[in-house]
Amino acid sequence: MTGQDAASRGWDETRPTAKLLLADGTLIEGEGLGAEGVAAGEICFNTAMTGYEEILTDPSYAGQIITFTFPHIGNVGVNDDDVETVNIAASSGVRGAVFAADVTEPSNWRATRDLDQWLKAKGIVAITGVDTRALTALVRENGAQNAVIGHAPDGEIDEAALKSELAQFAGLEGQDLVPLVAATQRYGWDEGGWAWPGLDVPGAYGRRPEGSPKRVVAIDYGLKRNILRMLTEAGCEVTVLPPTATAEEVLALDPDGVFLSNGPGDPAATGVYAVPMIQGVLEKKVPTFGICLGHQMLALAVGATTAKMHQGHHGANHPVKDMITGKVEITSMNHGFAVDRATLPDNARETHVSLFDGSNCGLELTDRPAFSVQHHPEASPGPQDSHYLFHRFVEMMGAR
Ligand SMILES: NC(=O)CC[C@H](N)C(=O)O
Repeated sequence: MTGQDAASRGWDETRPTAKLLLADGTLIEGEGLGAEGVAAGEICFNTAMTGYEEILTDPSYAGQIITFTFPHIGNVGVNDDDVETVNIAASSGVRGAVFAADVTEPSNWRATRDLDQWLKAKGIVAITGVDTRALTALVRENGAQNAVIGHAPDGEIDEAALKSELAQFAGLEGQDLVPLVAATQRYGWDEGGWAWPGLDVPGAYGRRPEGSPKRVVAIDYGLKRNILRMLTEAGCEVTVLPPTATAEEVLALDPDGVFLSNGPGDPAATGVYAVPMIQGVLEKKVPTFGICLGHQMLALAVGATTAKMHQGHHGANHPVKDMITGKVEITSMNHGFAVDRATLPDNARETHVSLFDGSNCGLELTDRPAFSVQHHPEASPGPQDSHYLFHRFVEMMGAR
């Protein structure tokens, strides 16, 4: 193999250059990639066959180590266009990555860097040569657990250091990880690309909608870039506010609608400050749409609760049934917590259900113009079946 071949770099091929240690004591050896050092996080597996760059840059993954079940990761390199963090220079907070096959030299006209260099630059510690099928079966059977990866090119990996890093990692439950990845200042997204304060970020992805756009305030809990593109393409002019924005600050912008973004960590912890804002917005009957963490925030705001799932949903082929139309959509998923449907109040009706495990995937309020979904209609990566939800939001604002 080229690129990450140990011998070509003068390393001792007989020694593992990376180790993955799980909280249950499972120790897996492999070849190191990306950043050197030790990093702990909650381990999950993602079953998508494409879109590794979007996955690794999705801020909802902050605090996690991602096992890719698709064996060939890195073959098409990385580029600036497929980044999902809004600020392409920012970190998504992903702690580590686990791959099966060696990463080859990139072979794609869009590639500007190879995955190894990029992981190094992002500070993501990774391991290859892992039996990801066995690891996935373990996580699926025993549930999500904490893990740690150590990477040292000379093979000197101190297992005591791995254990101590693992012991210090608090896990995801009870953790508000939104401040790690969310915007700290208001910014606008429009035709020229980004108005990120103090940063000249290239890339004119946004397009100013034709006619008179709907004015949307998007609350950034760890917003994905493609959500902004989808809102804009559906006819919205988007202003992004930090996660701690109050209802007064949101309403002062007199928005046609409020969007609640995806994001990392335990929704209950973020709900502490997000819920009062959302309740203030709902009180004024401003149309509201939430995705993933935003769905969980809307549920919490109407009095429902969320719970940690066994191993979560992370992939690009999850069937979800729309309970209103009876249609099935194939969706992109990335969540480790779920809304407990038994706790939904009378004014919240369940609109979507996972056909993998029956968990709640959507709700709408019967007395307010508000709805949300657990899956990712913006995809990136994944199927586009659920794009209609962006248009539903625009229609809801139009009907106001
Ligand atoms: N993609 C997301 O918004 C994830 C939401 C939440 N952090 C969860 O794991 O359930």
